[in-house]
Amino acid sequence: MVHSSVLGFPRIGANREIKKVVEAYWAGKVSAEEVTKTAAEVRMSNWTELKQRGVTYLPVGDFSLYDHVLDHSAAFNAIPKRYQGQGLNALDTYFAMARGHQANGVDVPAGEMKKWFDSNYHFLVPELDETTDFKLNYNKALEEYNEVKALDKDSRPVVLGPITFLALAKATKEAREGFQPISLLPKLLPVYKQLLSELKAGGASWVQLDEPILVTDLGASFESQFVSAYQELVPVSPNIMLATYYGRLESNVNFLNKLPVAGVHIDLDRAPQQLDSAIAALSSTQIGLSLGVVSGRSIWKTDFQAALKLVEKATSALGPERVVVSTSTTLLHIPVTLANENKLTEEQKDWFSFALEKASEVATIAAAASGSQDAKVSAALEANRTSIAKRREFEKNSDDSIRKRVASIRPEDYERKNPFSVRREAQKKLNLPKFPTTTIGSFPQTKEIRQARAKLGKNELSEVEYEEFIKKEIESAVRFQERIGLDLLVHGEPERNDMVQYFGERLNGFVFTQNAWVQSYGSRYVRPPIVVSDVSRKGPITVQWSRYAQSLTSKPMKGMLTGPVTILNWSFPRVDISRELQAQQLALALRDEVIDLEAAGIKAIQVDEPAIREGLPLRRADWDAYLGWAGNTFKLATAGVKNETQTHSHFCYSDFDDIFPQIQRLDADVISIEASKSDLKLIKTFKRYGYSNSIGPGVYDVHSPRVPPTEEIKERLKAMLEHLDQSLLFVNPDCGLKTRGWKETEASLVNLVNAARWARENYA
Ligand code: MET
Ligand SMILES: [Zn+2]
Repeated sequence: MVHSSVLGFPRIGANREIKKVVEAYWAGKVSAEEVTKTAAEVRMSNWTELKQRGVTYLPVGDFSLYDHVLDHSAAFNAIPKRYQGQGLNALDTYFAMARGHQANGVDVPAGEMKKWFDSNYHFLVPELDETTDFKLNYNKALEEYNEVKALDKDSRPVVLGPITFLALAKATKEAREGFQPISLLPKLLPVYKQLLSELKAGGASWVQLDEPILVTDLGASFESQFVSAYQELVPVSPNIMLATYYGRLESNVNFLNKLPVAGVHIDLDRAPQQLDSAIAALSSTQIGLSLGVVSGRSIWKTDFQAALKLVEKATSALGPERVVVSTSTTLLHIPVTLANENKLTEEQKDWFSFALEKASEVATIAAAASGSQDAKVSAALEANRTSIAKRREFEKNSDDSIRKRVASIRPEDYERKNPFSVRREAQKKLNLPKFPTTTIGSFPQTKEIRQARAKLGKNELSEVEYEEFIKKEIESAVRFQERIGLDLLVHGEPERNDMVQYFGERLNGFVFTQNAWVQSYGSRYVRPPIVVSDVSRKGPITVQWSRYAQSLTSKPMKGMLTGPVTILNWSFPRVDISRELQAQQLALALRDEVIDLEAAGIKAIQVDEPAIREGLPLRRADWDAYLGWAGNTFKLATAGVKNETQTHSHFCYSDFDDIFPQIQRLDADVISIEASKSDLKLIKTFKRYGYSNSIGPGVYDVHSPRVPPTEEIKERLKAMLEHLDQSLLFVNPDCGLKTRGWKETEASLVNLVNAARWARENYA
């Protein structure tokens, strides 16, 4: 009998229950008990659904109110000192670590967030040093295991593995020079042992330890730690399923059989070819193999025949008892269910599978691989064959004019006509002062804005009325910026539901969902559009808003577009043609938009590419190919403008060490980057590489409602100016302000403008 499992499930609730209750708690509108109750309801409903669909091993312990890595830090008492002794209870300490806390005399910033592997999910980076006092504050895996017990006894607790946890951590500011988090492994293992033995005593027969670090180049450097850690854990633990996902194990597969674990999970969606090496590595052992044949990263229906081929290969080599059919990764990255979609056509719906549908897929594939004669199973196989055939037919459609345009891109289309030194002179026309202040594009997406959009959707507001409303918003954003004295203005993006969705909706080739939300970080969810066919522009996308905004002011207005790589990475791409080709199609559409903006009198145009870095392949060997096409598409989108048009780009991360030459190659006139939470290593990197274009390192964090005092911003500017050429520095926040309220936005930007004024006086 081949069993089935799901490695993890979306924790947001089918109707975004968690977002609603958590945000209400932050606003002081509901109690902590209410949060706990809703969370338990969401979990129970997920488990019930998974069980009904026939999944053998239900995941438990993977739920989170904000982020599972943060849960881990909190449970293991890896709580940085700044959050301790502040008089906050456990839940508020947890949220303070997540998003900062500024009330009743307490003022602590949030921890640093990073993108989780190559996804758009953000985790909170654990902060550790020699004084970290690991202990088990609570055992979430056990609590959830007990919670589901009445419904199901085979649930499989999910726990982030010790090596990945330490590999993702960073040293605190107080840590000794050269401190490596992995050095804490001996101190951490006893706590893992306690956690695992409690699970065992509680009756769990399996536990899933997630070690995705094994699919990265870093994984190999931890071989000895893996071996010693797992040798210590196994004797006290339930059977361990060591889960690797998001990519290829490569040579790491060779030490898996030295780990006395009971099972290993591999991702066969991203790396189907690794099945052979995994079978070879495990065949002489008793270790079981879990096959990630149902993608946890894409929303396309699984081709059962292709999946069954892989499963059968494994069952004939290892025997069915040692094989589990599973999702390739946790299902965190895809929406909860297709059942909530009423606007997709029947044809479209038939192409997709979301989390619950993927759960049915693993159960069906496992049943088919077990030789089930159940009529339901054969019907599901037959239906899948028909769906896949129909989709293959649809995929044959292509738009020849777009394909031809891509094929005829010339090398010179990627380059500006003159180097930055020449362009910079031409751009003096913008009349920006020294240390120009600007923002990254969006202003608060208020309740009024969201309501107006909802009304437009329900036809309670006409197109004309909505347009008037947006114009008023733009006007007040412009007046606000003039009033507080910003230099390079933005229109504020009130018309955008989302920086990717808005563009997708105005391009051919995408389809949209109504409720297909995916967690990006904490209570922020996104609804990625889906690329289904060739992409082209329907007509101008942003021109009318930028033109209107510019008409209101004599200060320069910055046009605002989302870049090709970001649109692609934050959508669900097609899997039948390359991502490169999809990005090229997007780039050509954006190139036309950039040129139209310029023609409409917009003198600065920002093309945001926050997703370039997270799209980096997990293996360095794949980087050049990716960075090559990704960089080219940005250049293709922006290089068509005149010297006097200032191009900007924006990246909300600070980790440029490895990709610097590629960022330089983009040749944007100005880049703005996230910098407020990283140390000055970032700025030094720019100096070391001799970055010569303008740069705006973010001076404050936008993920937290905290208002940065002017002094703090001045200190940052001072530190930056020790390393950067004065004439190149722009002053801006880390990222857009759409998730913030107006109150803190105004207070923060006033401080930012004051700090820039101070710099002008002091660095004359
Ligand atoms: C995630 S990057 C966001 C850039 C966008 N222009 C904004 O300000 O919202
Ligand atoms: Zn950003």
